[in-house]
Amino acid sequence: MLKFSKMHGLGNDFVVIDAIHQDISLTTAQVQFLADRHRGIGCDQVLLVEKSQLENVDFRYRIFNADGGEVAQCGNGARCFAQFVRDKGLTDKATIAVETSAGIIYPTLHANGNISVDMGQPHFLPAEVPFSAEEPANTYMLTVAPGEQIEIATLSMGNPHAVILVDAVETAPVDTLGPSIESHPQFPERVNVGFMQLCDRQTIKLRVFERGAGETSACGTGACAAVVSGIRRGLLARQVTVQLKGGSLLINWPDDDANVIMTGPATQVFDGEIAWATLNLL
Ligand SMILES: N[C@@H](CCC[C@H](N)C(=O)O)C(=O)O
Repeated sequence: MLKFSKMHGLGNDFVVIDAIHQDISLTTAQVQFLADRHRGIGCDQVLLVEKSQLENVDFRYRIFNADGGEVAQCGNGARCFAQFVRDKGLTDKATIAVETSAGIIYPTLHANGNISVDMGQPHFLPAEVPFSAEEPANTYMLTVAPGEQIEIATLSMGNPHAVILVDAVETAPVDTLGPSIESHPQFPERVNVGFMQLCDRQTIKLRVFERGAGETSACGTGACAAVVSGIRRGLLARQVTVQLKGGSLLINWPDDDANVIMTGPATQVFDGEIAWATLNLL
């Protein structure tokens, strides 16, 4: 049997697998099956916990979207990852060094149950996102239909994000604009699309249509990207509460050269087992 944990960060849910004590590598079809809410277990992302080969790094963290694609970064997943390795006795450290394909991140578990993650620095150059643009700018006009342009900010938090300002998240066109921007030809690796409503300088509301997963209850990197884009446009303070469908995250970006710190909860739902035979049929 393959053992897993079902976890979530503000309703952004994960199947987390210890790949240190279980010999596992997943095909695209196997990830899609695990993520399937009707035929499999159901989740937005599958997370693999591996050993890191790097010096002074505790673990390697691999992230797969529900569509089976491997990606480089996941904020809510990072908090769940940290909670998982502590709960399973894989470490007793409060601050853990975790290798991702976007660099090293540092989750810290606090006594009150919250977890802060040093998510590293945002990157703004179009090639770093990646986004196709003639020159770098704070915002870009993106053509989404003949004669229809939308103003976006775009940046990488280790994964690509586009952020759109809206008057009210409740009525934002997440279901229509989300998929069309996710696969817009100017984003060669596709993109996560955030719809941000400004409440005041310390508070925003946010909905995110995630690349490879659709709209989720919360997106940690999306929250970081929205706050960073708002600060760069002079609209937000350096510490902002982000209200998502599933709850709130606190995002800090102390100055332009600093790393972004995300703080929020991680919840264990249940442990389970699935027969290898089921996976091997795929
Ligand atoms: N839910 C995540 C982001 C997961 C990856 C993303 N969909 C991508 O394709 O980059 C988060 O909490 O950051």
